[in-house]
Amino acid sequence: MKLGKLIESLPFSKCPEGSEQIEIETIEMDSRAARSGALFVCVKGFTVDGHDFASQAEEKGAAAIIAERPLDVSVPVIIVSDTTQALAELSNCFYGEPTRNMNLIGVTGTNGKTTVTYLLEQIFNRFNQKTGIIGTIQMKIGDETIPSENTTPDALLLQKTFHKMQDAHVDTAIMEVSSHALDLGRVHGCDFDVAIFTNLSQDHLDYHKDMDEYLHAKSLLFSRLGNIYGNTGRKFAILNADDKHFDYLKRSTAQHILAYGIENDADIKAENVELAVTHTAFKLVTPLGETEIYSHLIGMFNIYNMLAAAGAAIAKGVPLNIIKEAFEAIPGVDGRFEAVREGQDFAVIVDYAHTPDSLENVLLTIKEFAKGKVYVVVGCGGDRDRSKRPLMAGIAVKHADQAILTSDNPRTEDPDRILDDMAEGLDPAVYTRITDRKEAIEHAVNLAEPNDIILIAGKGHETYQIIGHTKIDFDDRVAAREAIRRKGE
Ligand SMILES: CC(=O)N[C@H]1[C@@H](OP(=O)(O)OP(=O)(O)OC[C@H]2O[C@@H](n3ccc(=O)[nH]c3=O)[C@H](O)[C@@H]2O)O[C@H](CO)[C@@H](O)[C@@H]1O[C@H](C)C(=O)N[C@@H](C)C(=O)N[C@H](CCC(=O)O)C(=O)O
Ligand SMILES: Nc1ncnc2c1ncn2[C@@H]1O[C@H](COP(=O)(O)OP(=O)(O)OP(=O)(O)O)[C@@H](O)[C@H]1O
Ligand SMILES: N[C@H](CCC[C@H](N)C(=O)O)C(=O)O
Ligand SMILES: [Mg+2]
Repeated sequence: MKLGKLIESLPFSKCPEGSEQIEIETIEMDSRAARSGALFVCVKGFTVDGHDFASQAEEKGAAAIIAERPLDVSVPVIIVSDTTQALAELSNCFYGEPTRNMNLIGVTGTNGKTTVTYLLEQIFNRFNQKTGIIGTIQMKIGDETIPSENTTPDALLLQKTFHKMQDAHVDTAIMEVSSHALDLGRVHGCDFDVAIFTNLSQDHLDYHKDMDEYLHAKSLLFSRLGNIYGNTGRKFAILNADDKHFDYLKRSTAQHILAYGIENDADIKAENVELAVTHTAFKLVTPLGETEIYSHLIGMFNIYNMLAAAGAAIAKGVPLNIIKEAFEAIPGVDGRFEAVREGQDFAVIVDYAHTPDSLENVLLTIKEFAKGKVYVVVGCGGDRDRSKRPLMAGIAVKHADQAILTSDNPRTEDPDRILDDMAEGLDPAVYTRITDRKEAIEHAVNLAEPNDIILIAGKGHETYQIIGHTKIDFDDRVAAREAIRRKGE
């Protein structure tokens, strides 16, 4: 694409005289990836400033540069007021506005996003549609999987991925939209057709100043719904009527709303709820009619996830029998309430609960069914919200018979300092502290007797542990399986 054409996507920006005809073959935001024909966009990050790498990009062959200030380089520089926003606009234009004609569903909220996206994948596949997924576990285009670094990638990778999805004839793209992504403009230019809100509780207060700012970031998905290409078809906001932020979110959008809930009045409801250790059953009540659901997903919170997914599917015209089939077929989601079965006479559940609310939900669910003692092995991530640490440890101690506090992903923090934060104010008699996660899991396994349940929380599907800047192989499921085998020897 010609530079002149590409720059038309940036209001009030102009190419330097004579540079309009430069052929742009790729957009890059990392100087190390720059090559001949690249348009390098200098982005100010949290660690370094991309402007400092402009010369390196030039050396690698970049044909032009987008920056917020003049640079000492010999290739054309286009000055904009905000390179992060420009990156989104340029990427969207370069990749042919891929979400304009694609059905795009965005899911936001503190907990349940990944689960809802996998429920929607099942539904739309059964509705004979090809799907794409962007989220925490991975990105997926049909059956092809691509590892993901972020839950919601930066605008460049995002638009590139949508473009690939378009080439692969994806009908419906389903993505998790994190509050970071909304705040940092990563989803700028995405034309969402349906936006789902799961719930809001404490997390990420390292990044957002307070809960109001966190809520505001989440609300951007709804306030911007339908604002991109004008009124191109119906847009729907699927909102949780039982969440205390419902009214705020309802007021934030001018689009159609489908509310779901169990306690409060809603368009999509669950009635006659039956929660069991093996399954969950309820009557799904919708504007299209009613149907009985029998699901393998455990816990009340998963009913909310199913109601949210049902809302989005109904908004897109999926019949109720398909929704029912999908909910009944899905065996579970990787690393979410996943049982480790190695022939042992106690239960081991690996779950991705890494917030106070999700930890409490999952522990209460387990307690409801436990015939023996409940053990929890839990840690908190480093370089993340410090204020959630004592809350999570308090919840672990309150609801489990024995809490074993350990490391999650310490990242660049001292693991013992994270554990100090968790244990603050707790009586040392009520918890065990084992810094090494493998040893902590082994300890719980060795304590367990018949009918006891061990919850290993926080890392779910993750197959690594981040220590410093290094990712080492680590998988809670593998660690548990090995410990169970050793116990049996
Ligand atoms: C805090 C944060 O969001 N950081 C993201 C950010 O990294 P950063 O700001 O540190 O980037 P940087 O290293 O300063 O680099 C700035 C610029 O210089 C460029 N650069 C850098 C070095 C070089 O040699 N040459 C060069 O050009 C970089 O390519 C970049 O364009 O930009 C990176 C590339 O897009 C992201 O991968 C990275 O996410 C990190 C991994 C992260 O942990 N983010 C978390 C906080 C996050 O975003 N989480 C949310 C939600 C989680 C949830 O659902 O609970 C998510 O969506 O993942
Ligand atoms: N609707 C829900 N409400 C509260 N807790 C939930 C809900 N759904 C799932 N959980 C809990 O939260 C954990 C994470 O679920 P999931 O991965 O679906 O959420 P997420 O929003 O994608 O998380 P992340 O922000 O890390 O991407 C689950 O393992 C479970 O313990
Ligand atoms: N997307 C979440 C994942 C947290 C997972 C947990 N294992 C941790 O590392 O804190 C985050 O970046 O806050
Ligand atoms: Mg997720």
